[in-house]
Amino acid sequence: RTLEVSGQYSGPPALPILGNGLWFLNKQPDEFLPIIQQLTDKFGDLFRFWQGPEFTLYVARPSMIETILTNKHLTDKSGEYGYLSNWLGDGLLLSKRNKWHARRKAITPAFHFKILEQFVDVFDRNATELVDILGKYADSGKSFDMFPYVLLYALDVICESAMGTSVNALRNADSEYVRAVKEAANVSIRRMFDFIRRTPLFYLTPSYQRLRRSLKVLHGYTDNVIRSRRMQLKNKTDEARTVSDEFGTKRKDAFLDMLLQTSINGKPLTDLEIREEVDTFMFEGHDTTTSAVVFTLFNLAKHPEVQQKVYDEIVSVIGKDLKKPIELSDLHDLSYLEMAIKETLRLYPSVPLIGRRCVEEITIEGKTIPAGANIIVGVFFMGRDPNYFERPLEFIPDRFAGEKSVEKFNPYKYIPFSAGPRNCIGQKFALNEMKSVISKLLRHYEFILPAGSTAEPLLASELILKPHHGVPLQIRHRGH
Ligand code: HEM
Repeated sequence: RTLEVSGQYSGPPALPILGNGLWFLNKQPDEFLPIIQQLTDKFGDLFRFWQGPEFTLYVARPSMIETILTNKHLTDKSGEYGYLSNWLGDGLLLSKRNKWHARRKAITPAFHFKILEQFVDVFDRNATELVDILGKYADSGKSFDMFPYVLLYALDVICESAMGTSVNALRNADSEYVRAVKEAANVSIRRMFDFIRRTPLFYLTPSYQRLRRSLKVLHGYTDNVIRSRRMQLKNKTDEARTVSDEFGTKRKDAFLDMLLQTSINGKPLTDLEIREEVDTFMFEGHDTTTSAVVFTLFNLAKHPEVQQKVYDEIVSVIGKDLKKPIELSDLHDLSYLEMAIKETLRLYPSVPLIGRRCVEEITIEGKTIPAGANIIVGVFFMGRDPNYFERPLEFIPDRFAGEKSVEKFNPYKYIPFSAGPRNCIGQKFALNEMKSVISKLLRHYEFILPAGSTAEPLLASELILKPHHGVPLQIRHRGH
């Protein structure tokens, strides 16, 4: 049936059995988007190709994407996501149909905006650490790559928010836990782009051994925190819930505490289910935010007039006292900064491609999508398409201003957080976190592109879009 309907789509010629799989053989992460760009130039915003025997549809047409992202037969993830399952199990990102639906419903209240308020202090405290650590670069004027520093900040934030514990990554970048997160993410994602590692031969490689060791550390850590918090919860006394424990617990309620009190059909979540969700937050919640923060700082450095406008807004909302902690209401008021972040996510969406698998044949706009087909949604390419955005390669935050915001005009052409029932559950959390850390950094430092480096960073697309060689920037103390 798949072969029968494949004729409805244009696409490159494919070899028997291998299909177009050779294109993706042992490719580097910076080669992937250019391949899709070439195919888009030739076949437009809808085409098919074969990854070995797997039929794959590429779609970057907003009207079709609306149907795809809202259709209940299309909530399953495509095969590539499976390489994360050793780590994330059936957590929200990977789980399927009824299991996903029940868990999403149960977990959604934990992301209510009222609850998110308690993380504002976590963002602010860790951003103060980051500012402190970067001080040496402002003193020396040397250019440096922002990415690894923001990554450690984001790890500290998500760890404290998800588990209520402090790994202190910014001060202890080489800790076992931090190394394990990086290793597990690296190996799992690299598998998607490597022919050998996609086969069971992977289990014979040193990469698998490294993944196993990392997962032992990560799962062990989460299991221990869950056990300890469950015990405290049993004791029920407030004191037991707030005192620092062996993991350096700082706050009353992390996502994990809420999960411990969550049930599905009257049954509390098991330790394994909680671990899967917490690990999913750890994975989804650090690289994504890091990339978005770093690309925003790059755009602000490249466009000093926009940076000045963002800075003026920050001063008018928070004032000039560098010690004043930021509050939730301040974050809401930083609307121009939010526009700059949203415009950055249009050009540099942290998740550049979204994958789905079709479980039952459906027809969209007269085209048949067969059961078993993989679908790739071209988030990155829609954001840069001149049919949808005027002067698409220019950084113009005002596109997102008020009533004429491009978001309102056709929401499905701008989907950095995906859309529909399986969109990003952490979107509000992430926006608040990004506004908090960027405003803190800008209160202290001016961001400058090193001389001669105005070009766009080389982009690497793994599951997450990243600058392949980092983003070198200079910072200067703001004179007060
Ligand atoms: C700039 C930051 C972020 C961006 C751009 C982003 C983007 C996305 C996108 C595009 C998806 C859909 C993926 C897919 O369908 O395959 C997603 C899902 C998800 N995100 Fe985020 N994300 C961000 C931050 C976060 C944070 C901070 C958290 C956790 C606190 C988080 C938790 C999740 C979860 C759990 C899912 C799976 C939801 C489900 O399938 O029900 N994300 N995110």
